Amino acid sequence: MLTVALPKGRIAKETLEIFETIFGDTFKFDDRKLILETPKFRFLLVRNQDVATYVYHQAADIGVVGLDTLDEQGLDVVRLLDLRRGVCKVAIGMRKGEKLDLSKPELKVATKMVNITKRYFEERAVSVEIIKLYGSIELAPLIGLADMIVDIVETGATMKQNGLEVVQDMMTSSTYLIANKNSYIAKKDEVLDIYEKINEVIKAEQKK
Ligand SMILES: Nc1ncnc2c1ncn2[C@@H]1O[C@H](COP(=O)(O)OP(=O)(O)OP(=O)(O)O)[C@@H](O)[C@H]1O
Ligand SMILES: O=P(O)(O)OC[C@H]1O[C@H](OP(=O)(O)OP(=O)(O)O)[C@H](O)[C@@H]1O
Repeated sequence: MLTVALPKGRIAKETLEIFETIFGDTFKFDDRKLILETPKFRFLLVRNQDVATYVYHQAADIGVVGLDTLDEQGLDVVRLLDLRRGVCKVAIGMRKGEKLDLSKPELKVATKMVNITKRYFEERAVSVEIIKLYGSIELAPLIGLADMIVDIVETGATMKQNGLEVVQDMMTSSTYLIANKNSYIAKKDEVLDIYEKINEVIKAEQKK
């Protein structure tokens, strides 16, 4: 039996669809329930930022989470497979028409991804003030809370509708299957079995 941590929302939905394709069964959480028990798997529904924590502490053997969140958290888990879903960019956004000028002093950056942002600017020897937000990041430059944001961009619609535009891409992210290091050894057959089955689904999709 493998315990699988899934983040509430789009990634859980897409991952359960993969399991349905593999096993020809229905995998659905009841209403407000956070655990889904099946003969082979126990699925846990957790917050996006908590997936790697569950896996790192072996409360879950495997999990599914965005590369952006993994990089942000830096927890020591095994990155098994790129599921080629949830493809998006982490990018710097500013108000339309504004230019990114890293020589400006005291730049303020609003973001959920404090560590990725800190690393990015440190590597460029630019000192910035990072303002941690938990959502609606695009609002920050509009009301003068920050000069720019670091956030996820997929279609660009959220930035556009809020009068922002991407001035710099920072990284590409997609959804990853991850595993706990001990589980990867102790439950190797089970972990590799599901890895291979998921990989088959992904490879078949790529061929289409
Ligand atoms: N617009 C998007 N397109 C594609 N992938 C996205 C998009 N937004 C987020 N993602 C991916 O899905 C993951 C989860 O995003 P989501 O917005 O559900 O989480 P969150 O805001 O961190 O979670 P919570 O709502 O629990 O705080 C992100 O880390 C990213 O990898
Ligand atoms: O480029 P786009 O296609 O517009 O996608 C980008 C938006 O998607 C994500 O938000 P999400 O919909 O997950 O909402 P939340 O993070 O604010 O909950 C992200 O935080 C951006 O706001």
